[in-house]
Amino acid sequence: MPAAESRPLRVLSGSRVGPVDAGAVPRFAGPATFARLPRIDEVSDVDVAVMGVPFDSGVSYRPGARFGPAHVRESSRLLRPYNPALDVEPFGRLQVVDAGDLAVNPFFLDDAITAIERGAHGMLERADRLLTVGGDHTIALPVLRAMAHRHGPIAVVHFDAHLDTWDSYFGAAYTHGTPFRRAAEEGLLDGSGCLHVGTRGPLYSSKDLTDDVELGFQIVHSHEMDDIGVRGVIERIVERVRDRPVYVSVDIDVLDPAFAPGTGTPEAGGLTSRELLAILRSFAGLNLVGGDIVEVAPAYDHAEITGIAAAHAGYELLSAMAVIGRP
Ligand SMILES: N=C(N)NCCCC(=O)O
Ligand SMILES: [Zn+2]
Ligand SMILES: [Zn+2]
Repeated sequence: MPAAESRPLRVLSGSRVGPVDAGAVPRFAGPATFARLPRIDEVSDVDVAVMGVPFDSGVSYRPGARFGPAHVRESSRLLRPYNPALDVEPFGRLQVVDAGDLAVNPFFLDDAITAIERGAHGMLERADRLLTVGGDHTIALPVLRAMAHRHGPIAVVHFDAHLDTWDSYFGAAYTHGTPFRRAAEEGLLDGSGCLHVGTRGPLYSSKDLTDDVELGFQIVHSHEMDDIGVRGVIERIVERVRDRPVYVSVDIDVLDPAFAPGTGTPEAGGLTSRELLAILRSFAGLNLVGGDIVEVAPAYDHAEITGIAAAHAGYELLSAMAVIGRP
C-alpha cells in the first residue's frame, strides 16, 4: 500500500469519481456527503443524484425530520465501496453524487411543495435516477409528481408502518399522512402496481383500509414477515410490480423502534433492519427509477442507530440500481 500522501484522495473507477478513499483521508475527517461521494459540482456526468430535503412542516406528532439529511450523511461515513451481497461496486458502476439540500420554505407548505417538485424535476434533467433523503413523508408527493412527469404513472413500493393514504389532518390536505392519497388522486400512480410493506398498528377506522384498496394499494402487513419470511415478501412485491417503472419510498418507521428509534411516529412490531436491507437488495431485478428515505428525526436517535439504518437502506437501493445498470 503506498503512503497515504501519494494515493489519490478518491476511489476512482474508469471515469467514475467515487467516495473519498478512507485509506487516504480518515473517514471521520472532512465535511459529510452521502457515503463520502463527490458533490454534484465536482463531476460532469451524473447517473444518480442523492438529494436532501430538509423539511418537516407536515408532521402530525414529533417534529425533527428536517435534520434528517444532515444526520443520514453523518451516519453514512462508514459505507465502503464494495457490496459483497450483490457483488457490485455501486459507485464504480454508476456516477453517484450528493446533490446537497433543497432550500425549502419551512413556513409555507404550499411553497415548499412547489419548490420540491421543481427541484426534483430539475435534478431529473441532469440525473437518470434520484434518491431523496427527507424530511418528512410529505416530500414524496412532489417528488412523485416529477417522477410521473418523466415516466408516466408509476408503481410505488411503500415501506412504512403507516398507510399515508389518509385524507386530511385539521383540514390540511398536504401532510406526512396523506401523500399517497394525493398522488393517487392526481393520477401519478399506476394503481395496479402499488403496495405498502410493513403496515401495522392502530388505524382510525376500518374505512382506512377500504379507502386504501380503492386508491390502488395492496398491503403486506408487518406481521406477515413471520409467516412468509423475507423471500415471501419479495415474491409478493415482484408479483405486483413486475417490469413497471418503480419508485421505492422508505419511511424509516417501517423498522421496529428497536432498529429505528429516531423517528416521529414510531409503532411497535416492525421489521428488523436486516429484513429491510434484504428486501431492498432484491430490487436489483426491478425497473427501479427512484426512491426516498424519509422520517429520520435525529433528536430521538441514539448512537446513530436510525441514521445508520437509513444510510444502509440508501446504499442497498443504490447497489440495486447499479446492478440494473450493468451492461
Ligand atoms: N408518515 C408518517 N411517518 N406518519 C404518518 C402518521 C400519520 C398519523 O399519525 O395519522
Ligand atoms: Zn410515512
Ligand atoms: Zn410512517
